[in-house]
Amino acid sequence: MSDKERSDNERSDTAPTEKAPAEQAAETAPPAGGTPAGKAGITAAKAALKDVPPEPGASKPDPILTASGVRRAFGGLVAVDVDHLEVQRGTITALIGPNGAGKTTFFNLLTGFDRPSQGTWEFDGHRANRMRSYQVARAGMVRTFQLTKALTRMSVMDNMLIGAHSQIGERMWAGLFPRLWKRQEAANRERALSLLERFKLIDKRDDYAGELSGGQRKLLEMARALMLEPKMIMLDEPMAGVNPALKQSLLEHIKDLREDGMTVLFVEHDMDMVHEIADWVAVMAAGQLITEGTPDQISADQRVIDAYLGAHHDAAQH
Ligand SMILES: Nc1ncnc2c1ncn2[C@@H]1O[C@H](COP(=O)(O)OP(=O)(O)OP(=O)(O)O)[C@@H](O)[C@H]1O
Repeated sequence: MSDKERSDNERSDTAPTEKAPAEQAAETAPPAGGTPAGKAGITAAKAALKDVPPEPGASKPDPILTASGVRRAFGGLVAVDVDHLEVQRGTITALIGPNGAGKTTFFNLLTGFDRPSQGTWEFDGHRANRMRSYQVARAGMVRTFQLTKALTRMSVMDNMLIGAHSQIGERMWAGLFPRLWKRQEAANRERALSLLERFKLIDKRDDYAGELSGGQRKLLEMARALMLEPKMIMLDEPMAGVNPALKQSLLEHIKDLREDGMTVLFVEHDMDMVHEIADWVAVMAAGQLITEGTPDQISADQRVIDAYLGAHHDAAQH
């Protein structure tokens, strides 16, 4: 293992407690997102956002996610206070903002890993703000997690299979319907193999996940999330700890998700990456959504520059 890989490996174990949100996933069919697959995906995404004004809370023609009045306070600190946000179906949307802006807390709320002080949101036509994390995943909104220590001690393949399992009731189902269960397991295994192939991790399937480099871990995190066949995938800092050589490959994988008809929402500090892949950018500062727009509109927005400067953040240079 190279020094670079070793240092990459040392990064990712500080993740929030992993509770692999899950649902049973068996089919290998592409995800249902309602958007055209192939190159048409990017064209459709750009066209859908063409007339959307660069203002916070702007309406979108076909939002897959709509959140309203979402607030989360920790004691006296209001970490999230988002009036309105719509995420357009089939797009890659970046959520940016200086450190402590509330991005991760907002992700945790939307995906049922934290409870809001108030607020409602709908995902793909379903009221989701009262759902638990596994129900959110089952509805099709899945987030990636950094690999925890426990998962690094499991093989790459086992990580994938865990990604497909329901958090509740799986023992009961296995006992009641053993044949059905076996068929499900075989389908999960097949799907896992095809995803590992796609993410170029197939040769690593029997290795411990902890032996992967930082970039390979990111690929595994993404592949695991895809076991659930999401309509929307949420990526928290997908480029953190990834060496430059793997960055490009990760970017291509994320673009492929859109081409497959999925919606992508990702938190990222790397503005070059945001420029390269995002169709739309939502900006948070001090818990609030301060503006939205295309990457070009956002880079030129004085509110964004002020927010980063106010937080003494070097991203203002981009
Ligand atoms: N469990 C918690 N208890 C108390 N305060 C919290 C908790 N989680 C987050 N916070 C606070 O809420 C605010 C928003 O944090 P959050 O991690 O969501 O920001 P962020 O935009 O994701 O930041 P970063 O880019 O640094 O990851 C911060 O002030 C943070 O200290």
